[in-house]
Amino acid sequence: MAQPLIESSALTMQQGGRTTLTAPPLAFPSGRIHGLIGASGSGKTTLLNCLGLLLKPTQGTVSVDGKDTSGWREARKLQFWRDRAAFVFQDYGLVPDWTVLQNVFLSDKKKAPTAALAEKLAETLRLVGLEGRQDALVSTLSGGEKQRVSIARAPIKDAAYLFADEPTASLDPENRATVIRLLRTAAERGASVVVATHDEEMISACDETTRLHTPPQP
Ligand SMILES: Nc1ncnc2c1ncn2[C@@H]1O[C@H](COP(=O)(O)OP(=O)(O)OP(=O)(O)O)[C@@H](O)[C@H]1O
Repeated sequence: MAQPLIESSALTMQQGGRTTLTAPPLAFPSGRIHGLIGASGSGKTTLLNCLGLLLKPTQGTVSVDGKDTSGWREARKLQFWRDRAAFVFQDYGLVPDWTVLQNVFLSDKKKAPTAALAEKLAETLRLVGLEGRQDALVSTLSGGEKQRVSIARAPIKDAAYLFADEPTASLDPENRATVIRLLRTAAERGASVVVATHDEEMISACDETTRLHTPPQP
């Protein structure tokens, strides 16, 4: 398969009778960390949602691997979310009454993972500093720990696209460095990594950045 690539034409989003996003044409190639920066309310999360096919822009198109996604039905998008994408979002997207392992493995099945996967899970939990916590319920974790569970999913899924919304917010310096390192590892594996962030350290770890500007309101 060709290298993962997301491209967007000039995008506009209208929500609640307001323009919530105007973005120039952009490309998010494999192997790069692309930062979306700008003031609060400038549309970073909205753009991330459009690129991850969670929101359909009012104007403009998003292409994945050279294919225009405008006409994709839910089943096709589900396939993209399941097979190609990983999301590290502020609300974590975790199942609170599943364990850490179930959330990372994305399964509540009692079936044990294969030996190779079990080894990868253990290594990933070690990388995110959650070794020994695999049986803890996610509802019992701190905000920063939940953040790290959500980021541990990306290498397990071997996601081609990683969308992260403020992945280093609410983390202490050590965990912030861990998360930045994990994002870099994902990019080095060939993923296209897109990060919405205000964090200076995260911004300086990006290969390129796009600054969004709050759309003028009528
Ligand atoms: N569903 C919605 N309906 C109406 N307005 C919305 C909706 N979602 C977001 N907005 C508005 O769109 C604008 C852009 O929001 P967005 O969350 O994308 O900004 P952001 O740059 O990520 O902000 P922050 O840095 O504070 O997270 C904001 O003014 C927000 O209030």
